[in-house]
Amino acid sequence: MDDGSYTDATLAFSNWLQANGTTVSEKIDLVDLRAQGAGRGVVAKENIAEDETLFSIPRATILSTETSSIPASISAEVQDPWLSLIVTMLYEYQQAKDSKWAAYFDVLPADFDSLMYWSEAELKDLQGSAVVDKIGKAGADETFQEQILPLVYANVEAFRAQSLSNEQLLALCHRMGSTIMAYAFDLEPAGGAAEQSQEEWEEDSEDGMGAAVLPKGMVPLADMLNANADLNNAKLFHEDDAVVMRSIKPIAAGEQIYNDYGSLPRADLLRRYGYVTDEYAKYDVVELSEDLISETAKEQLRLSDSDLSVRMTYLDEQAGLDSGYDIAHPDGEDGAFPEEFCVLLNALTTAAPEFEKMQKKEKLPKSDLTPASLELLYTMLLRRRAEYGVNDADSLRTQLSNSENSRRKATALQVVVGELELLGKVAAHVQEKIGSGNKKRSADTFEEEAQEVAAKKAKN
Ligand SMILES: C[S@@+](CC[C@H](N)C(=O)[O-])C[C@H]1O[C@@H](n2cnc3c(N)ncnc32)[C@H](O)[C@@H]1O
Repeated sequence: MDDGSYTDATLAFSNWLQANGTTVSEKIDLVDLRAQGAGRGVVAKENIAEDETLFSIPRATILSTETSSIPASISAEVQDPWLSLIVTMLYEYQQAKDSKWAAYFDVLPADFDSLMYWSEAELKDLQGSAVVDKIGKAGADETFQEQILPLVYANVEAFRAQSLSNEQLLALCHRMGSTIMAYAFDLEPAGGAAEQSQEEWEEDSEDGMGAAVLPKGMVPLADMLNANADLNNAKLFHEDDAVVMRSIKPIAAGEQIYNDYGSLPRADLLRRYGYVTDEYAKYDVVELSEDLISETAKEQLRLSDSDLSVRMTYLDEQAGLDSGYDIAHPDGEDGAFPEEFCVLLNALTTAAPEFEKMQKKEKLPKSDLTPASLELLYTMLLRRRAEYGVNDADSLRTQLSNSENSRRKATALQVVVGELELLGKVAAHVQEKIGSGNKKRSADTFEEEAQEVAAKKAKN
């Protein structure tokens, strides 16, 4: 969009907010931050004290299934809060200038860098990261085809969709879904808790699996705040008639006003919001899948299929197994390894007679990792490292400094380098716990040994 129309759209949106009962502090401004790669954002024009109201938006101005003019006979067909908002937005968007929210749609994005929009070739730059399997495009396509498109076709006039092809409709569903993923809020009911829930921003993948029960809404202006994990200085509060954005610390003139997207690893930031920043590096994780855990345990501990299955089933019954476990920064708040993962490792490495005793008493091992579990874990880390391919973090870091990289390539490299650095750090942490003088390793460094594992895997 050229600068003129971008500024016109911002101005029209600000006028629209005012015409629709929004009060905005004189101390803030909606500005163009495209030069910083951050779209629009809100900045302080003057010093702001803690707990000042930055703006207040009447509930009627929020775009939701409840406030929309979508016929109740249509919206009643969709129960899921996520899909319900997609259908509602589709309806309002199709009303074009006749929609109450037309000026709002003009400042919402039409293009996205979130992973749903990446090509297969672009996704290759994320090789190894578990995020690639979490995009959920096929699931979203199926949900849209099965639940939204038939509803639109059955009400084609109401949706003003006579001239839209199947493909165009599907693309619009994705566009609305991706907008919700990066912009929507969970709406607390009037008369409910005064404060926003912990997870204010949309949580789930586009297929709506596991969607929260609270209705979702698009909150104009509140969603123009960018996010920063370290510099978060504002928060949305849900009051009876309005939602109110307040400062949560003093903000100096010229500073950007930031919301918070929660403790998201950069891979998830990229998946849902289409950008990454270093402040979120501390939340990076590397996932070890249940398959990798089972395969490694089977080989290293020489467990038969049935031995492994007995142990995994027992663990699942006693504690519940996850499809994968996130390894985090060792110096982070919760340490590197989730407790239930440590229990799983210890259960896998317990000698058979003791395991049987444990089963009889319906007990689980403690979570302090035993020497055998640490060795098993180290092998898992090597294999996990091998899944990222042969590039080491240093060579990827060099690629990262190439100014010719597209924005998507640069963000993918940041994610992968972050995960590789984390793996190296965790491997060193495990090696330190194992101590020197133990098992002789086949290579001097974790990286070299992982390259051997990768080469062996490529051969087989
Ligand atoms: C809720 S919107 C914020 C408003 C957005 N900048 C706009 O112009 O519409 C979320 C989107 O803003 C962008 N964003 C948020 N925080 C950012 C940041 N710290 N740096 C760069 N882009 C950011 C991302 O594109 C994200 O998907």
